[in-house]
Amino acid sequence: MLLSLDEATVRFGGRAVLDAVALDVAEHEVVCVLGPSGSGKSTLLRAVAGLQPLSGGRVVLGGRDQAGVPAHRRGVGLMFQDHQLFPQRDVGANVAFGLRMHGVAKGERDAEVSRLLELVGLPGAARRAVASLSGGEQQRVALARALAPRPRLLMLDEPLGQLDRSLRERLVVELRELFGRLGTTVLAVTHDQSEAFALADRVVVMRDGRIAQSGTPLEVWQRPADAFVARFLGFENVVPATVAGTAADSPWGKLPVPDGSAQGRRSVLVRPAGVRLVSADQGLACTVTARTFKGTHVAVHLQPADGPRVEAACPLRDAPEPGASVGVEFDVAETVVLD
Ligand SMILES: Nc1ncnc2c1ncn2[C@@H]1O[C@H](COP(=O)(O)OP(=O)(O)OP(=O)(O)O)[C@@H](O)[C@H]1O
Repeated sequence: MLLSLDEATVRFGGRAVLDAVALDVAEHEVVCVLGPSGSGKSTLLRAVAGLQPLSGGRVVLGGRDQAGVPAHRRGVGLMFQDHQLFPQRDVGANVAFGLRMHGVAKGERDAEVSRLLELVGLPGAARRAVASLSGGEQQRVALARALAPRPRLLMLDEPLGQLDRSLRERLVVELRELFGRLGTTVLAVTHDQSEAFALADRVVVMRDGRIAQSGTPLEVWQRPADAFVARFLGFENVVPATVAGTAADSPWGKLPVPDGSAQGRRSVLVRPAGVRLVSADQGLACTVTARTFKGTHVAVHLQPADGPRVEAACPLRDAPEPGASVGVEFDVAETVVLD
């Protein structure tokens, strides 16, 4: 393991903001830590970087306990949300900053800066003023600067936070390619799920200073560990239910659940794609309360006579109008009993 956190704990005024966290990051792995505001993501990064002392536990980097090792000797690169470029220096001087700190000679530095700028898609930009760059370009310069000293671990804190959506979606694909090509080991934190899912080999979901779930994007998406993770991922259709065999008693009536599901009192998730609209005299009677256009489909919000709302994903052409009465059936293939 390149990085291991072992019972890593940070307390502020008695409150554990990082609560006995265990986390391993393998060489060349890209791990994204995801969680709501205040869940401890930045504190986790700061603890690994050596900017935040631990109240307990250990940070082990490359097999060595980092207790007492100052930030600048840990060999980690950090890139923060507000990318803090030096505004009075040009692009090249910004990228060269870490190299100068490491005493790299000028000729070698210039060559390295050119190579890095090429790598992040800004060839020949070394003499440009930082202020003349767009937000996305500044982000790339910040990335080049973080990569320059060749950190064994690159840590990103909301790396694309300030950028608009379409630029973020493009940059995230570029970053993933770049990290794959360079074999960079990355620990990133974000509160944006789509960013985490697009970037990561592994996603770690945090809640209140603890890890709620860790897995590949597919695993986490298909099997959220619990109702918190499911809701955090944006799934609305989560209800308490009592599971017996392959059926669950829920506020929406009897739901079919997969064979082998955990039994007893649980939370059940039905993905919107598994909510089928049928004629009003079949299934669970609902009224359409709203429709939201989602690009590839329409999210249809449904209110049963009794119980919480249901969200269905409908093809664009046959989404019913608000006010319509419909029946709802639940597809077992999109239903998950949460542990
Ligand atoms: N130096 C500090 N002193 C006291 N409390 C702190 C300190 N730093 C962080 N906290 C608290 O620790 C909790 C976790 O903060 P942290 O910044 O790690 O969360 P986060 O998940 O990164 O949140 P965000 O997504 O909003 O950046 C918060 O409740 C925060 O107020």
